[in-house]
Amino acid sequence: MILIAVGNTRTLLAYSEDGLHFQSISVATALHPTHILQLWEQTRPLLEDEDFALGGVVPEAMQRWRETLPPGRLREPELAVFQQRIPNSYVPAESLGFDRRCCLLATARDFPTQSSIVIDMGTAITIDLWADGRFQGGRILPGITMSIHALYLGTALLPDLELPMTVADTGNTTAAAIQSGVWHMFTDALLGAIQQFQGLFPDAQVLLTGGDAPLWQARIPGSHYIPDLLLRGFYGWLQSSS
Ligand SMILES: Nc1ncnc2c1ncn2[C@@H]1O[C@H](COP(=O)(O)OP(=O)(O)O)[C@@H](O)[C@H]1O
Ligand SMILES: CC(C)(COP(=O)(O)O)[C@@H](O)C(=O)NCCC(=O)O
Ligand SMILES: [K+]
Repeated sequence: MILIAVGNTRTLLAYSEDGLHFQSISVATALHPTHILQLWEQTRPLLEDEDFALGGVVPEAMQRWRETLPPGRLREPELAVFQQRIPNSYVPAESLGFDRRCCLLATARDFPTQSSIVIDMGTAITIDLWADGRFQGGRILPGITMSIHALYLGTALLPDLELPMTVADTGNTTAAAIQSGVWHMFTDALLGAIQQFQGLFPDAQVLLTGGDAPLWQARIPGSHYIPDLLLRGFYGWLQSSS
C-alpha cells in the first residue's frame, strides 16, 4: 500500500512494511497526481494491483487523486477510528486537520501516558497538546515561509526572502531586520506555548516535525525531532481502520 498525505505545500508518498521506517518522497502538492506517480516510480515500482491510502488538508488536490486512482484501490482513513483513539473536544470534530490527527495518533501510541506538545512546522504551524489521555486542544500560527512572504505581499518596499535565514538580534539591513523579526517572533511564540503548556502538564515533552522543524530544533532546548511522525500516525490509523 502507498500512503498519500497531501499538505498545503508538499505531498508525501510513502511505503512501509513496519509502520516505523518509510521509503518516501516529498513533492509539490501543485503537481498533477499522474506526474507524482511517475516520480514515485523512480523510487519504487508500482504493483499492477497496488492499493493506495489518501489523506490531507487540500480538498482540490485530494479530488484530483480520487479522479486519478482506480476507485476500488483507494482507501481513506475513518474519522470514527480517530475519535475512538484520541478523545477530544474539537468542534466540529471533522474540522481537525488530517496532519494534526496523524501526529496525535502517533504520539498517543508511542507515549500513551506521557504528556506531549506536538509542533508541526509546515505551511502553517500547529502546536497541539496531548495530555491526560486526550487531545487538549492547540494553536494554529502562520508558517515561516508564509510569514516572510506576507511581509512582501503587504508592503511596497520589503523583499521576498528565502529560508534558511542568518539571524542577528538587531538587523541593519532590510533583509536582516525581517529575518530577525520573523525568527524571534516564532522562537518566542513556540517557547511561550511550551512554557504555558508545561505549566499545565509539567511532564510534557516537545516533539517537532514538519518541513521547517530542522531549522528550529536547536532553538528549542530538549525538543525531539521526529521526521516521520505524520506517516507513522497515518500508517497506524489505517491498520486500526480495517
Ligand atoms: N523543497 C521545498 N519546497 C517548499 N518548501 C520547502 C521545501 N523544503 C522545505 N520547505 C519548507 O517546508 C515548509 C513546508 O513544510 P511541510 O511540512 O512540507 O508542509 P505542508 O505539510 O504544509 O505541505 C515550507 O514552509 C518551507 O519553508
Ligand atoms: C492547520 C493546517 C493548515 C496545517 O496544515 P499544513 O500547513 O501543515 O499543510 C491544517 O491542519 C488544516 O487545514 N487544518 C484544518 C483546520 C483545523 O485543524 O482546525
Ligand atoms: K503539516
